[in-house]
Amino acid sequence: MSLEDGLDKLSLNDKHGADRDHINTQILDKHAHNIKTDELSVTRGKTSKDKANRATVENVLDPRTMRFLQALKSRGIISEFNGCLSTGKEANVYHAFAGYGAKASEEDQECLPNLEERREYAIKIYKTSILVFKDRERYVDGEFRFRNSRSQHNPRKMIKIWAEKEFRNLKRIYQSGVVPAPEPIEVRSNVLVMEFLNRGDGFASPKLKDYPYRDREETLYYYHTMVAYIRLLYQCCQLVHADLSEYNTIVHNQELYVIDVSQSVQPEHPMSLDFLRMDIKNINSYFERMSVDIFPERAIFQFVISDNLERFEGDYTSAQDLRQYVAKTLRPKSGPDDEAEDEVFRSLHLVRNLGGLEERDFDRFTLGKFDLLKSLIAHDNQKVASNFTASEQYELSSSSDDEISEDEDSNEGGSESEDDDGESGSEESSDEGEWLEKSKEVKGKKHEDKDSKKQRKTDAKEAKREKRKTKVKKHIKKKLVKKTKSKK
Ligand SMILES: Nc1ncnc2c1ncn2[C@@H]1O[C@H](COP(=O)(O)OP(=O)(O)OP(=O)(O)O)[C@@H](O)[C@H]1O
Ligand SMILES: [Mg+2]
Repeated sequence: MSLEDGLDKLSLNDKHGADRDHINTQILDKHAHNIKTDELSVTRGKTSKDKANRATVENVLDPRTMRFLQALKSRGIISEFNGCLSTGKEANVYHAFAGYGAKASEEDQECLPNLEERREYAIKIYKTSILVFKDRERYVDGEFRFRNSRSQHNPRKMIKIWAEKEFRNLKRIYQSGVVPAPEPIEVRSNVLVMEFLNRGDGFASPKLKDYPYRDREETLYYYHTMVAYIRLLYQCCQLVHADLSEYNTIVHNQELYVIDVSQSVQPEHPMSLDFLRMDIKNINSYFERMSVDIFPERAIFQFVISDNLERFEGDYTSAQDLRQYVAKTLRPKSGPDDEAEDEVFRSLHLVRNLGGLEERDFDRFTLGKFDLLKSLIAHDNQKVASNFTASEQYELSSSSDDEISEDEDSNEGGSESEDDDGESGSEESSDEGEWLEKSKEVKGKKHEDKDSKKQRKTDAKEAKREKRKTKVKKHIKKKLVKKTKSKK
């Protein structure tokens, strides 16, 4: 079935002749030659030909999907379904005009305003081919929010989850109000309706990749904004984009909009930090090609994940304040030393806690090749810590201690007991212990008064209780280590 056949069937293009003709001439006629598979001219890029070849209309607009579109129309969500904006490997994006809403009477429907006055939507329709969704499992697996659905291996259901995931992520970003994103309107099976980011002349606003920067200053502005947004996504929206690039950001009304968030994950996802590092690398390499003085990847990473920013006096939810901070505080990469440091950073294995370890990681874990995020955070906290009192330092260390230190590995053999609720020294061989050592040096427990001692002990207990929540059970650890050894 071709798109035109589909549209005929849907009867989405058969009413309100006069005002619509204008836009249809603009959108449909102008691109009649490529309506089936090609993108509109604004989205036509180097790779579109390949994509177009792969993306057949049937891949997306199957009868079932057509029924969902029809349902959107009968509910008054959309009134017209137009040309294809983009054919990607996972989804096609179409243009549509908004309807009058479900409650609108027949009469209202008859006198819809001119097309120019109607809201425009982008409709993302996910492909249902099996090949595409295979790779998606790793983004859904490990997501607490999708814990009940990850075992579904039915492609239809998987795509539905994927579309819902994008809808929820988009909603979260949109509602946060701190990072611009198109407004999500509706999701139904593999069809997602969102606000269309319009350049003002019937065409989509450009992707960052196609945006014609006025000058160097503007390029730098978007780089700093992007870095600030990565932090805001992480800290305020609790999301790592996981496919952030110049292709998945749109410049609309001089603002940077984040799109394509189906694969975005929460910070608790076992791979979130790897995805974050990858996002930073992609963004850096794009802006480096745009001749921007980029910051070291490691510095951006720390900026994103740090709870506290050194000498930051602005509003933590303000992109503007963060952008200014980034511009003033982060030191651009200079010379081979910084590059070497980033090389090392890229090879680090980042884990939050042992709960996030996968079996393959145990090979490296047992071979002692493990690098931990802890070192990064500890490094950062030490800098921040100079501004804190000893007991605050301790709190700082225990609050950031949802990841486990290498020393914990040495506890593997056994002084530690799974149900030990006490605060015996044997458990304090981790960084937590280091912090305690420091706090001893500064304050000296001998002179500690009763109340603060009691508080310290309660804090320590609480910290350990928290830590145990994310801990891999000892018998599981042992089993995995044994398995790894027997493989050798
Ligand atoms: N809300 C929107 N407003 C305007 N254009 C949009 C919108 N959403 C998507 N697009 C256009 O459609 C393209 C593809 O969207 P998106 O990245 O979400 O899908 P995708 O399947 O990941 O595509 P790809 O595989 O090409 O990355 C975008 O690059 C953008 O040009
Ligand atoms: Mg995309």
